[in-house]
Amino acid sequence: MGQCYGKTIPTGDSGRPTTSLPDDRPSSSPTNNGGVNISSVKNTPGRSSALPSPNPWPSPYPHGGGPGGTSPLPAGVSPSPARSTPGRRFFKRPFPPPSPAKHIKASLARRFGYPKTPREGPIPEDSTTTAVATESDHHQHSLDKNFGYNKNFGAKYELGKEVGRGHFGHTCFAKGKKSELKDVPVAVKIISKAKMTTAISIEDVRREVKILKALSGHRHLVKFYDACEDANNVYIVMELCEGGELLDRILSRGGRYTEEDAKLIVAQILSVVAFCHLQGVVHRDLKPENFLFTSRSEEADMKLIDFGLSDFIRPDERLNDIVGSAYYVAPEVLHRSYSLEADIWSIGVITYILLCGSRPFWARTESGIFRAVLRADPNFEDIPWPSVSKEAKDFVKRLLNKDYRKRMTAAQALTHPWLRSENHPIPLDILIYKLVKSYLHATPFKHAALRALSKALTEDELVYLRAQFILLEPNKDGRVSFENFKMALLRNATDALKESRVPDILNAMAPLSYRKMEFEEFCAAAISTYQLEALDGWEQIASTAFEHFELEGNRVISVEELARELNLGPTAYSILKDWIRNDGKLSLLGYTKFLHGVTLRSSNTRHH
Ligand SMILES: Nc1ncnc2c1ncn2[C@@H]1O[C@H](COP(=O)(O)OP(=O)(O)OP(=O)(O)O)[C@@H](O)[C@H]1O
Ligand SMILES: [Ca+2]
Ligand SMILES: [Ca+2]
Repeated sequence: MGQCYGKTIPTGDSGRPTTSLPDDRPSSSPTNNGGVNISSVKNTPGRSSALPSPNPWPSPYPHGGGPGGTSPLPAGVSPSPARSTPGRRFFKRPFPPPSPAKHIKASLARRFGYPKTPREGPIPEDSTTTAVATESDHHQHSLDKNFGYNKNFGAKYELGKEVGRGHFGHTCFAKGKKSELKDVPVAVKIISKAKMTTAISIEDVRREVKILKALSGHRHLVKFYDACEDANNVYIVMELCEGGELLDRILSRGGRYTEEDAKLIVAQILSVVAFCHLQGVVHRDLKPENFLFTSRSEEADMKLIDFGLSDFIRPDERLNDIVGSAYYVAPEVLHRSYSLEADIWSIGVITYILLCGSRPFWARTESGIFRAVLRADPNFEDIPWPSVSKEAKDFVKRLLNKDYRKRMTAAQALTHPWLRSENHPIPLDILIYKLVKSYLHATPFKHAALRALSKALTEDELVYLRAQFILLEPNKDGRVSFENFKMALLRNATDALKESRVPDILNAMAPLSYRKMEFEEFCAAAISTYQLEALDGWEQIASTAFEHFELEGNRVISVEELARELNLGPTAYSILKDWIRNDGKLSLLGYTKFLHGVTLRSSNTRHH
């Protein structure tokens, strides 16, 4: 019953030919999906039952790729945004590329080889994949579709009308019949077991429920109530959000928010994403369709939903399966080596859209979008950017940095000057743990280099570090030890934390059991050189830091020793030679390179 979403948005006739927000719902999904669920594998039920909808543009494809339908999409590829957008689009032109989904598969395969991860396995969903479907039909009999959830859905809830639909399920209004939920209106996401044709797709549903359950409780995350199942479906019972999707609000405002209003939205997004990240959960599908308002009120809280593509991630782990939605996907996801920072990129895309009403990376085809994501710099020159504050622009640029190591984290972003005026709590940042951990294992020479750097920090960076230090609840002597790091993590812990093995990071911080850290040393320990390098003022910071380093830290060092410091072999000597001055000490260049750590070949940033 998604027709309530089929509102018509007037098409303004200004701006660039390219964009103006969302036109990207799959044809079968009237309420959903701003962007392609790239190869978001899993079962794709939403497609099968194409809902009739007032589609203003001719679709290159017949509606409905469901059983018996035809679809040009290769198996495993969800419907693409290009196909049509019922009612919702306000593009000036039709948007009918040839099966763009094929492009991703083909071009990705060409570049990186075919996906190896099972998550990208084929999804039997239409006639083009009959062979696969038949095969997996046999397979299905051996699949255990028992989730161990409550079997009494019918007795506990009274199902009402549909409120939304996506690729993987549809969501209905319902009412509790018993106990605490008696007469409470709830939302139920119904995922059909018939669409779970592989062990992987079953595991995906299991994980979605597990993650939602574990994270439930944050103010900006949809509250989980219950999971049920019967022979046909899995039912995820959750808090009902009656205010609609963020995407709808953006559209109803003509595609743009004032800076002040955008700040309120972005701060809520960052707050919940920082929380997920601290728990070791990467969402992987952040987009305006996956944020819902609790009520129609302008001031309503926003809630993150849809953990269908989310995963647990260990602190040093890199993921490689390509999932997400094309417009929001980070470059390193396309390169198949990514972590939490991919979510931050998506938030950058959302913020860009809020501030200007256009997508930062746009093309007619999916491969075009990916090319833009990988190579193009977003436009910050055209209207309305000249009238957007420089803080806002800086904010977006620091989320849309193509180098994930240079991006702000969610917690950092909340302390960025653009958002700082807002009165929101700053969450604990897992990045601090990672950085302090590597500091504890670094050499004395590296410590000296970082200490000098910490003395050159500007007030902007210190705001963040001070907030993080306070979250560690320093002892009366103003210092923190291992206990402080441990307790701060435990104060924030949910069940997800166990799964994501984030606490393992504490084991590596053992050296801190025997000593304490003052704020000054904490700053040196919790600096990311990469992030500082992304600042406009980096050169100034580096030269100030170098002055400090000259006074206390720089010393005569041989090429061999420097190579050892950086874990490099003799082949690096010729390069390192240039970092050392005539007096045998590091030059300014050498100092900044040493801080950066060497990535002579980028190979060590990627491991699968
Ligand atoms: N708690 C809720 N309250 C109200 N509506 C909801 C709720 N959860 C989901 N919906 C509606 O149902 C739609 C589909 O839900 P969801 O995004 O979880 O499904 P999906 O099949 O995983 O989607 P996608 O195709 O984006 O992967 C949402 O976009 C929203 O409109
Ligand atoms: Ca969704
Ligand atoms: Ca989903």
